[in-house]
Amino acid sequence: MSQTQDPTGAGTQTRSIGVAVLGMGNVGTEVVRILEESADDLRARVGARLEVRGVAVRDLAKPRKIDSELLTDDPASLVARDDVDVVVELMGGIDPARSLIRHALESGKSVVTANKALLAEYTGELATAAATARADLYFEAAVAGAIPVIRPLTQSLAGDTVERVAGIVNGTTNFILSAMDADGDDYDVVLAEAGRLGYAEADPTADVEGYDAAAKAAILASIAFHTRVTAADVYREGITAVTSADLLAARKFDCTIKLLSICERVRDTDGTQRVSARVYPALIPLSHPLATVGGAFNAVVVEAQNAGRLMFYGQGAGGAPTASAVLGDLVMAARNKVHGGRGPLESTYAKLPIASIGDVPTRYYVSMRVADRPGVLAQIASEFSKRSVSLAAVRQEGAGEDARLIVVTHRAPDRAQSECVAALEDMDEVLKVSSVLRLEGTDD
Ligand SMILES: NC(=O)c1ccc[n+]([C@@H]2O[C@H](COP(=O)([O-])OP(=O)(O)OC[C@H]3O[C@@H](n4cnc5c(N)ncnc54)[C@H](O)[C@@H]3O)[C@@H](O)[C@H]2O)c1
Ligand SMILES: N[C@@H](CCO)C(=O)O
Ligand code: NA
Repeated sequence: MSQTQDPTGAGTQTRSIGVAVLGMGNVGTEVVRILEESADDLRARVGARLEVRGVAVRDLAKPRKIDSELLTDDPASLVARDDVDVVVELMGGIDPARSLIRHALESGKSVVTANKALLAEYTGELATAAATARADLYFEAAVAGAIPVIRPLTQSLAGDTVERVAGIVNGTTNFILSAMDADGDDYDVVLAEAGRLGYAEADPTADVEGYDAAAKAAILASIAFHTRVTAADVYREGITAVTSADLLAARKFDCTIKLLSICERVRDTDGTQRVSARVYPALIPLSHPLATVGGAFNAVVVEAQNAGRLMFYGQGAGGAPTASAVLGDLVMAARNKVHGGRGPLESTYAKLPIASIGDVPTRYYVSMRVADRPGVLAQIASEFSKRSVSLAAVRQEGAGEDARLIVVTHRAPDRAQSECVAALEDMDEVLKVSSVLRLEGTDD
């Protein structure tokens, strides 16, 4: 932070805030662009000029739209510079991002990051470093890209009691499922397109296997329920087993399939509260607001005791939208440096236990190939009733060799539902359980 004497005699004025950008990929490139293009507006909003002191990259030789003097392949030295006040971490991954952020915070520099994979493991460590050094740690871009969800949860809803945060928080998988649903597009082609458009992670396994959505669920659940929730606490299934046939079949039940991240305050009959955080592809009715969220768009629905239901919708991925959230945080961090004040601290006072997926009430959709003979339906139904799972709908399709049975259950503990599926898999009359998905967004 450089200061100058105010000519009015009012004392010293902060002239500039030094910014270090780590990583110049999809998001970093856009952050650097906006910093340059909007420099005057940002200065007016912050009360000091945001000056990029350096940008850490892996490949110095790669041509980039930036003064090459600013580039460095030594992020540690950049972070350690005395004239850096705020570090913007956009390289992703755990190491070296974790140690760079920690060092920055420990030396009193504020940090803005979009790194959900890191935060879902190490928010505790980083937030402690920030609190100790009275520095800020901001991460709006880490969940649902441009959409403000972290700030509403930490600040606007700080006086309410959140019951549920559920939504579509991975753009890549929503892009893939939407294309498969609308056009029956091939999975690999759509995934490659998501990468080209800057939505997919460097390793798209994080997207399609649900790790990215699970990291975001951990971050959302931690904030919503004032409890530290890490990625390991989140039950996770990805979309790799979902087929175009599943999407077609879902349509016959007036549903579509979305990868949902669900964070819920689960209340037991004795009043005990636990936190459930889970990610899986689920059928949702076409009439549900999340069913209309297409392409790489994200949406998050928050239910709070007094606010009621709130919905946040917009671009959850892509360089420019994500950079918008990064810049918002950067302005906050810089304003705090210039005018004093602090960003929100981590809040984990509630320390609620984590509910296991088996205890959470869910509904199932099970599609299976069956032997086409009398009594099979009754046998299948009895496996559900034995475990106190009641059936909401049963539909037979095809006949003879192609006979298929689709069963939709009412709500019951997930453990009972999955035990029913295991029992079906053991039945001679069930030739193959071809698809098992949960059903969300219904009251029963
Ligand atoms: N792309 C999105 O839509 C999006 C949205 C929200 C959050 N994020 C998060 O933002 C971060 C960046 O995402 P991205 O899409 O820009 O990724 P990216 O892979 O396009 O960019 C990361 C850049 O960092 C550089 N880098 C990695 N390690 C480095 C190191 N040690 N030193 C210097 N440079 C290094 C890489 O060379 C690459 O250019 C990730 O944490 C990601 O999860 C991305
Ligand atoms: N890969 C992520 C980027 C946004 O966090 C997605 O597809 O949503
Ligand atoms: Na966001």
